Amino acid sequence: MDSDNEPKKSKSKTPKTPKESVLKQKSPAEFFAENKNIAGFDNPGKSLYTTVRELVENSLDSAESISELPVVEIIIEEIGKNKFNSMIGLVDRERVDEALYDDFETAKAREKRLAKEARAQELLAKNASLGKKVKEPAAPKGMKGRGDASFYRVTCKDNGRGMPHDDIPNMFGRVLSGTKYGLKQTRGKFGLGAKMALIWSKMSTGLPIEISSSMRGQNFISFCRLDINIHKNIPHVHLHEKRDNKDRWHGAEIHLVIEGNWTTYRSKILHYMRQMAVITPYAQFLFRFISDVSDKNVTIRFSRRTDVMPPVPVETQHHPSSVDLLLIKRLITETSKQNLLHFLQHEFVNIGKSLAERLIGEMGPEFTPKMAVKSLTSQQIVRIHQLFRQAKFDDPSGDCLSPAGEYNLRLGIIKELHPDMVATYAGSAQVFEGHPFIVEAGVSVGGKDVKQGLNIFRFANRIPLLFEQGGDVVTRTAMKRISWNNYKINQTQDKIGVFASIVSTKIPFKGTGKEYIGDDISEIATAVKYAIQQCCIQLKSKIVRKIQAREQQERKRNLSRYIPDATNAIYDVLKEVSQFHALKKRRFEEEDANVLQKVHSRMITKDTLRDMLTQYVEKVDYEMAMEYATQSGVNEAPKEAIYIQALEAEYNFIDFHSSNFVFRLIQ
Ligand SMILES: Nc1ncnc2c1ncn2[C@@H]1O[C@H](COP(=O)(O)OP(=O)(O)OP(=O)(O)O)[C@@H](O)[C@H]1O
Repeated sequence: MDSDNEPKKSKSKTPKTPKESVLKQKSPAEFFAENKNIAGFDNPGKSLYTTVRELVENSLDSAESISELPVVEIIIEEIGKNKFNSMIGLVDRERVDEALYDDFETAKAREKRLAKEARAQELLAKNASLGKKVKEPAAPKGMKGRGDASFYRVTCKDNGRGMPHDDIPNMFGRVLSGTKYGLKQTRGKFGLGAKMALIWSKMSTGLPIEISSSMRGQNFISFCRLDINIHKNIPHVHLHEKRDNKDRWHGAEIHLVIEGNWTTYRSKILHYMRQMAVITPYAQFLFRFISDVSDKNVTIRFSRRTDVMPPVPVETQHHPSSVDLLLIKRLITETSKQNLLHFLQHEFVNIGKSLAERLIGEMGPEFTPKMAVKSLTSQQIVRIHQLFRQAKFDDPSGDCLSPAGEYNLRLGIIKELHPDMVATYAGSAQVFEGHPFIVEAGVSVGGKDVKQGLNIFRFANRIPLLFEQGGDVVTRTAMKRISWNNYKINQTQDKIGVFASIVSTKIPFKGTGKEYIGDDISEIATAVKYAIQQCCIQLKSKIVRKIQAREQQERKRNLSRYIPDATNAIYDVLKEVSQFHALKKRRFEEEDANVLQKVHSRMITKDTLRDMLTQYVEKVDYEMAMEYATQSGVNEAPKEAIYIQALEAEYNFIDFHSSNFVFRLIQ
């Protein structure tokens, strides 16, 4: 019998008693603590950089929100291990069991390493004496143990709005809480940055954050020392009190101590500050790095170059084409409007009364303008959503946005790069997924500390973007989609600065780290390309004029170069012929005879000839230049934009743009 046909005995054992469920929950704070790289806290060095930028950006948002010209002071103080240990009350201990440590070296290994280093030094000295370029040898591996962390106290002080006393613990101790969630152009958005700095401080040093803050007209300063309960995502307040505010100071001052790495991120932090100064020339920044080793110290003051601040961005409503079902439901819950007509009219942009009525008519018979908006069923909300996706709406205007302005962008570029020439362009508002955005661009050629080739500077909502350059829409556009040759710019030889600043109510950053804007949104990619091209067109005409002026000079130089040889040759011939004439070997008539006579009697010499030729070259050159000028209509030097510094701040203005100038009309 085929055993396969035999019914098999079940091998399964009696089912186990159900295990305890493996389902777990995580708080947002726990999630971000475990995945801190997505918020820009990849390693100690990057964490120091991100902490600085989160604090600086909060300070700028805060000052600008009350139209105060920002004054921001940022101090990074290096704390040695001993000092750090004493701060946390830890007694320094001598090593006893040396072999236990990561950086332990046996005597033999040490001998080998020293010999290798000596050989490297010798080679270095030899190369230096031969005038060869010498590269510093890499720091010996394994000398710095993993545990040799560096600690820094970071302080950021501003003259901004400050914070309401009772809100401070949540603002700094609850992940995903903030005041910038509305539809508005701000640097901050996620309600995460300051909390990430605190989480990092908790993870690396265990020390709390300290916040002092006061709002305008407040007679007290709120002081709060807190850390965060990561498991529960709630602030853990150590001290929260009101202190005297004798000087009526307003603003915020934040202190925290974190692990970092100044050596590896020094240049990134300084670049960030420099670029922030470019895009925010109306702010004053003081940056200091303080260390026990005094020659490591850095103090840089980026002074204010203009008193004119871009207008404060305005909070706006959602565009109907940009909302999803959840958002419509939330707007219905939060609205103060009673009926559907008013809801549509007031909670969205670009829906006027008559369009709202037409939309309601189109929704179907069960919808009426007067129906209570809060009574809408889930299906009815889906219907509204469907119609929003299909109907045609005007694009949102860019009035709620606050671009840096050509004036500021240009000022910043000139101040920081000192280029030979620069062109700027401000595009008009455009739209992606219902969000308005504006692209401004600048292209410069030449300048100080600018390397050959493309130097790209990216800004999003007036934040400099320094990382992930490769995937960014601006980099890719500048490298791949602009034919620099067409504009007489040499992509590899010239020192080209490309600046692009994008502002929007929603910047489509890739990830929460605000590092770069992807290349996949065609509306943004097209606008970036157009803005850069517009700058290139302006530059091209300047470059062409420069080339023509140079060619003209060269032509003159070339002609002048032949004058001595031509003089010699002509004079030799004349002299020879004048001999014939004198000896009457050959007869010459009138004018010719006259000249030959003068050559013979030395009234015409080599010098006379040279002077006359020189005069002639000058004359021809002048005539050719005149002819060129009349043909091309250029009878003066190339025009340069002139910006006149405003004397007073805080007024309204309108900019008139033309390809040759920006004219600011102040009311
Ligand atoms: N220097 C400051 N002055 C005034 N308010 C501040 C300051 N720093 C932080 N805040 C307040 O704390 C809130 C939380 O800041 P946090 O940096 O965590 O998030 P965010 O700036 O809103 O968004 P993002 O995570 O995108 O930076 C801010 O929304 C702001 O209201």
